[in-house]
Amino acid sequence: MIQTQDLLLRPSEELTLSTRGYRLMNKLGEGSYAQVFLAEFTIKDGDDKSTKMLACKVVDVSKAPKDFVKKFLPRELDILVRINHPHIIHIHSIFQRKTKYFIFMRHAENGDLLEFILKKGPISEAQSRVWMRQLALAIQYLHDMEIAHRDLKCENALITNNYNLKLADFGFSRDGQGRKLTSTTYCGSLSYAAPEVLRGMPYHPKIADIWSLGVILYIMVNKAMPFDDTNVKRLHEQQINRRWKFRSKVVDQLSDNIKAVVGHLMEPDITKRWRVDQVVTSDWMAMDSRLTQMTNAEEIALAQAQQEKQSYMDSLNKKHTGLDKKAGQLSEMKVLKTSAADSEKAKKYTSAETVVKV
Ligand SMILES: Nc1ncnc2c1ncn2[C@@H]1O[C@H](COP(=O)(O)OP(=O)(O)OP(=O)(O)O)[C@@H](O)[C@H]1O
Repeated sequence: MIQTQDLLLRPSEELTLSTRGYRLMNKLGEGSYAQVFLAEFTIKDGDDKSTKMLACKVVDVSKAPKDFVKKFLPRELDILVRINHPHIIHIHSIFQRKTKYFIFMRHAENGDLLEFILKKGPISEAQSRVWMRQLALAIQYLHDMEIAHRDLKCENALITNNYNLKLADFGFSRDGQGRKLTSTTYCGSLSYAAPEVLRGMPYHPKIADIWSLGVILYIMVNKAMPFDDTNVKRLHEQQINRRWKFRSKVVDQLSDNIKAVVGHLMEPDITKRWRVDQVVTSDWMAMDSRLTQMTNAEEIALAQAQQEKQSYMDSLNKKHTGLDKKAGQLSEMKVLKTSAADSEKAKKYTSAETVVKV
């Protein structure tokens, strides 16, 4: 029986994974209801054998609250099988065995952005621009697919061995079809939460994502949080009164353009807060001429977002027709089952192997 620190894998689970070529190794990190492990994937082709390293997020639903199991996990899996973008962590395959889900994905060798900043110090303006653009394009793609991330934070931005940033963790994401969400549905981190979210009023999740993007940019260049979040009321007051400033250590090294961008993103008035497209086309981005044009992969992904959104919405509409309210609650599980059972349809939405029950 493998004991990878906290995770106990039963021999049968180990065997099931190993027959498919996967082996879990040391722990890379953990979140609220999941542990993430380094994993080895071996492909055999006759006598040839090749191995590649992946990360595997293991979610044990027997240890998670009902809300998470019924609501957030199905949403995360549903979203994971639909997305495919150069700046979003690539999902390799997803397996479900009894109470455990194994989400195999690309391994980000340089860990998450928070770890990176804590280890290496504040990120230079030039590097922040590159990473902000990658993050903004990932969010633009999601928003175009009517998906709001809702938990944007440094821990969910992963850094690869080539120093590219990839967005991860769709545990709290949901479609943002103009639906308004109340504070009870907010589960992200306080420090990154927009003022309208803290107020507990209905809010637009896509616009709230942009605030979090501003907090991430602030943290990148300052290696500090913009606000003191020990008291929610005080935090909200600081946010709406724009009571934040760049650290004296970095303020003189930063351009006026980046300072303006942070201000436009951490804008308490949602009617004035920038939309994600404005970050991509900002004067700050244009300071690096390499960043003014989209790569082929970025353009293709964006074009696909619109197409995918349409076919996905059509398929959901079909599925939901005739369902009563009670059945509607179960439909989130059905989406998962459908994508596992109907691999043809699922393939349209994903580059991953999709959810396979083993
Ligand atoms: N692909 C990966 N490569 C390297 N490290 C990773 C990878 N995926 C996750 N991690 C590490 O594991 C941590 C937890 O992962 P993740 O955020 O997906 O878990 P979670 O339970 O969904 O977290 P949360 O409680 O924030 O929702 C990350 O912050 C990161 O440090």
